[in-house]
Amino acid sequence: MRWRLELEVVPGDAGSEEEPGIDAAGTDPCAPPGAAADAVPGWCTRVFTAMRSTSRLPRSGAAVEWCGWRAEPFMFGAHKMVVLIVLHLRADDGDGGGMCGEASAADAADEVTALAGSLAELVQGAHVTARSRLADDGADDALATCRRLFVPVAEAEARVDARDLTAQAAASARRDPAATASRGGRILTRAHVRSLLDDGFVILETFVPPAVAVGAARLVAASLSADTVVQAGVAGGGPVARADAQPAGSDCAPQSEPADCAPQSEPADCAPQSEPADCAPQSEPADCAPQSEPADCAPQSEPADCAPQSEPADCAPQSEPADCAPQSEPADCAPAPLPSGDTRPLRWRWPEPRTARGDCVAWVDTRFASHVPDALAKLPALQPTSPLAPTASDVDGGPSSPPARAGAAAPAADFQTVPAADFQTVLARLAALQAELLALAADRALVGEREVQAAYYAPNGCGYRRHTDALPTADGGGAQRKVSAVVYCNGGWVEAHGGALRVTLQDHRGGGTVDVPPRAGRCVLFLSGCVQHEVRPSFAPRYALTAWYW
Ligand SMILES: O=C(O)CCC(=O)C(=O)O
Ligand SMILES: [Fe+2]
Repeated sequence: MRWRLELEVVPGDAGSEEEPGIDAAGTDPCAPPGAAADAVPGWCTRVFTAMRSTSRLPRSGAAVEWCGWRAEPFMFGAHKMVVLIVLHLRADDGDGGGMCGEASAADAADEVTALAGSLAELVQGAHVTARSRLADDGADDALATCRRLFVPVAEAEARVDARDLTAQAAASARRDPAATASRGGRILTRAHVRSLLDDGFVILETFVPPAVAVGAARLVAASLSADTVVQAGVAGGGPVARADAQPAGSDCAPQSEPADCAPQSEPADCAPQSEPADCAPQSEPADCAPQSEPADCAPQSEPADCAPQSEPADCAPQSEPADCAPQSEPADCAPAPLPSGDTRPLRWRWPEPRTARGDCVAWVDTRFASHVPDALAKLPALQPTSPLAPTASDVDGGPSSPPARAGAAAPAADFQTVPAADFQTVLARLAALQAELLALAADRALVGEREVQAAYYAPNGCGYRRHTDALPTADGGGAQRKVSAVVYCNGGWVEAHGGALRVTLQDHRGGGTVDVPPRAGRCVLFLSGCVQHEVRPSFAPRYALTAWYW
């Protein structure tokens, strides 16, 4: 039997003070160029490397797959790491199978925790934050596993028809003020539910009116700009003189489209890019999931489920066939790194190695986001008009906004108030969607948590490599993402802007891909553990609000 663990590891003195990844020139080879030293902490690599030299736990006998790790914000600009692990326990381990090996899984989890704790200088503390048994029968069929999060399709459809869904959704909405505030009526139809459960994903065409989505993006853009203003030392209420401020939004500023990031140079289906071997941080359990091959690439040998035997990088990208050769990402094919520090209203950050994803993100709801109400309250006082900000003419049908260019002069000091209402409407709809999903969920499969992130891609040809948002699981399993909902906030989007969400279809649908342009108001809803997706290189400012539910 297999158990999935998430182990949260907090840096010790040596981990936080000395950056092992930093060379004499002061650059961390794992960090984006110019990134603050703590953006992608070198100590994570050291900890992960040290831990993965243990492939079998001595007491429990469990074999350990070290799938990867991601950095998450911790405090004062520092990061903790979350290590993803799959434990293989013999079926007859522990309590005779009666408790599905719960006791031995707990023992093995303790052993893993102790292993992290033994790296005394680097690690201050570690604990397991999520533990779930991976379905034995669903090992090769992630969709079948994830589908069990919900009642069977026929029953789900019946619930959509019946007052049942409304009543249950209303009941859970009552416990969630954000959902109660949602306007715009029911979200999920029978057809939506069927396609979510049959295909793993569904497109909700008008999740919010396009003008609302664009309004939400204006607030996000303003936040990016405000971050810059605050960084420049002019935080505080009231209009802000911008004479000495950096160009608006420059931290995540649109950059010139580097020639080799032009759409033509991007091989259609060979997006995975080379990753320095020692920069193995993997943002998502995704990299551990079996992947169906991109259509244009010859089959690669992919370790099924990151088998422990795969060495050395467990889940490192496999070598590519010649005509799908990995490309090293051009140095300037990424937004400029964000400054570190805790003073920025929405705490934009660069969360991942630039080879995996090129967006700037900020938590905006629920987890990690207790600062958000305060940040939103500050924002109206910090609104420079910004080249990043979508304008009214971006709303559906309006002329498309040209991608911003490098070196575009910052607009003259000109502050305006961007109301938070549209942004709050999108959050409320995401809360209402959660209430409907809860009404369709199988017993105890969803615990009613969510987190919401704002993401911004500069118009520089960056995207997000193919991944899934979680490992497939069908049960409660702690704080693990189960359903993803991405709401796009980009008015006037045209094909030349790129930036489509490329969804890999399930095997029974042929395993091809579907490209979904990120048009304002559209939402893509999918099962986090089984739908592979990527963001194609984007050549216009691209905004989205993404909710994860579990
Ligand atoms: O923005 C998108 O289209 C998808 C983003 C995504 O895949 C993620 O944040 O995990
Ligand atoms: Fe994703």
